Amino acid sequence: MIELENVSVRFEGRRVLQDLNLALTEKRIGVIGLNGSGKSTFARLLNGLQLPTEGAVTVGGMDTAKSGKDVRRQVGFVFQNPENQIVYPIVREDLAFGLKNLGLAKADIPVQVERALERFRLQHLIDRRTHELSGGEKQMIALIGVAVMNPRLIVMDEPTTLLDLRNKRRLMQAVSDMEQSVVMITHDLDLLSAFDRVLCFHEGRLFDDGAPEAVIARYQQVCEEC
Ligand SMILES: Nc1ncnc2c1ncn2[C@@H]1O[C@H](COP(=O)(O)OP(=O)(O)OP(=O)(O)O)[C@@H](O)[C@H]1O
Repeated sequence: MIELENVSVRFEGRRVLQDLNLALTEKRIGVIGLNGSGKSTFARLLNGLQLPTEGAVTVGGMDTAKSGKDVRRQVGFVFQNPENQIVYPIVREDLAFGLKNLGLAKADIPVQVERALERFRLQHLIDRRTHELSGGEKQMIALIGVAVMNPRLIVMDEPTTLLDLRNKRRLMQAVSDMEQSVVMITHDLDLLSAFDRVLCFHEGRLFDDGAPEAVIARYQQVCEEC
């Protein structure tokens, strides 16, 4: 479980998230809101990439401000830009990198890498050079690089922006098959219809919170009026 208690975040004195009190227990949580409303900042709070200026964020009982390293083992983060995440020149090396860091037995690593690619039906990319991949392929490899580490929660910051319809479907199928919990920020509202809960941010505040259909309908109505 993730808990936010009286959380605010300020950048250079400007408050970009304000008075958040939340307990997140659902397996599929969507996060929506206008540009600049605070979604990415909120997502970064969940694995300690961003620390609260006020209040506390706890993950499985661990305070992100005190146990950042342990929190990051439990909470994987898929960045909006895959270039921030892909480090190695060949796909199989890149996917193996995190597993080596986790201390997995050497013989198990190629098996886990192949299995992860198969789950997304992208086995054919295993020997490709990462810098030659298309934007969408990079986005998928960045996601698989996090999924292969098997964190308990995966936070995805707009994971479908570069994806064609086929990869979008693959990603959503993989998300729905995952045992892990997922928090997904997206402007692609259709993706969230089967989610358990949707949070909507507006100007740094939690503006709405509930079942996808209701939250998305209210968001669309507000957007039409503004
Ligand atoms: N490191 C930073 N330093 C200063 N201001 C920042 C920083 N990160 C974010 N902000 C500001 O905080 C506000 C919220 O940004 P955030 O990226 O969380 O919004 P968002 O809802 O994810 O937006 P988008 O949909 O455009 O990705 C914005 O006004 C942004 O300019």
